[in-house]
Amino acid sequence: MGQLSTRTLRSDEYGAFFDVFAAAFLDDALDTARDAYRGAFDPELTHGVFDGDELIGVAGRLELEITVPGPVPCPVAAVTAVGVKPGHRRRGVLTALMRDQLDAMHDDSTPIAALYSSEAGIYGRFGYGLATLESHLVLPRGAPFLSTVEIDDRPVRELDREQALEVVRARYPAVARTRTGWLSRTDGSWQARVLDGPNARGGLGAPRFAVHPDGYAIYRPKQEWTDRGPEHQLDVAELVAATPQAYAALWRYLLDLDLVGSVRWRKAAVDEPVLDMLVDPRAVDRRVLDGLWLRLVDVDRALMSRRYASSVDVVLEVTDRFCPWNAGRWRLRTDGDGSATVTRTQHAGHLALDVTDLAAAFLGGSTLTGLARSGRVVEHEPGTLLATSRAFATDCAPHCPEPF
Ligand SMILES: CC(=O)SCCNC(=O)CCNC(=O)[C@H](O)C(C)(C)COP(=O)(O)OP(=O)(O)OC[C@H]1O[C@@H](n2cnc3c(N)ncnc32)[C@H](O)[C@@H]1OP(=O)(O)O
Repeated sequence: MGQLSTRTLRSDEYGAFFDVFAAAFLDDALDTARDAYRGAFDPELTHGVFDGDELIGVAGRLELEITVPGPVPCPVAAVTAVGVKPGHRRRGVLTALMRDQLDAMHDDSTPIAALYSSEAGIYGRFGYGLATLESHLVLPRGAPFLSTVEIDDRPVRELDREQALEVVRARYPAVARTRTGWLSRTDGSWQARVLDGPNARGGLGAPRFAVHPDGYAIYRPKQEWTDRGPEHQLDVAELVAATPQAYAALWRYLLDLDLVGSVRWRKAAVDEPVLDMLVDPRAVDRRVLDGLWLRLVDVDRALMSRRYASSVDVVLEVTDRFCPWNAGRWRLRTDGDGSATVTRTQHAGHLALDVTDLAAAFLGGSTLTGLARSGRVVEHEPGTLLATSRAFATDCAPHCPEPF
């Protein structure tokens, strides 16, 4: 084994980058997507670890924005394509990548980073906390709604890909602004949403676009002919609606399509409204899974980027093993309008917690009171736990509807 070194990649290293990525994920079929991903490759935002001259580990990131509690989205590094070649593992390659990546984010003042973890035990050691949950829903065809559910009866129409993309790209940002955990999208991320190669399909049909005047759904059908007749499955990629009535209309459209046996959505919110619309709540199969993992790169800038539900003046004593610039005592003061100031202080800590706990509570996914019950947050000053937990609370469960 040669000497390990880390640096950002050059544009002519896309081939080597892709080879590591495909080898790390044990995915031969990825090769058919080699060209499709080329546009998303930003060498300056991709770190690589070399063993001598050989590229053996990679970690990329996208510079996006994420909606956080409050009106202004926050810049986020969306970490992606992390992999180490089999045969080179467990000797610190990922650790070196995370080190350089987080140092780079700190240097360029990116307040938070986010990722989806292939295996859930990997990223806590690097300061990532579980910030959103998501549900995997399966609803049977025709599942009836309560009679009180209002359905916008303007028609849902299927548009072809080009017409639809124009409409959905215009609609998505306005709805995203009203949610927590939704990402801004680049041309590359829109293309990835509707990729249509054999690998992207994974046994499903091409993406279809059901468009309502106040929303849209992107879904893919999977053929299933049984002895009893057709039981096709619809796989929802996203369902975006500006009003509850349009949301209900889009769901009804999907649930009532002929030939369909069930409608599946793998990245729904845990408090997805359709769950409260059903006459029979047991009709839905639901699994709750980990969603987005968040890293507060700089605790002060991250905490000041969101709004808070109530006033609080608290000293947080933060541990952070991987990014020591965050460790220590921070005074968090929130104003009547929900904005916050966060400053270094010598005062005794009221609450002791790890940076992963702050990440878990940052979007309102976990509560600080809940984290205290599991022993992760410790209250030193009586009353501060409840007050701070309430300040972090949000009305809806945060949710990121897309993979990256
Ligand atoms: C955002 C994303 O892209 S997520 C995708 C991540 N990539 C993959 O899952 C592809 C397949 N796996 C891999 O490529 C590699 O195994 C990686 C990237 C997960 C780990 O790379 P390595 O170079 O082996 O990690 P490294 O040697 O730096 O290990 C650091 C620590 O993480 C731990 N670790 C590494 N992989 C895992 C894992 N899958 N689950 C739990 N712990 C892990 C190591 O044991 C080590 O622990 P320690 O600090 O207590 O000793």
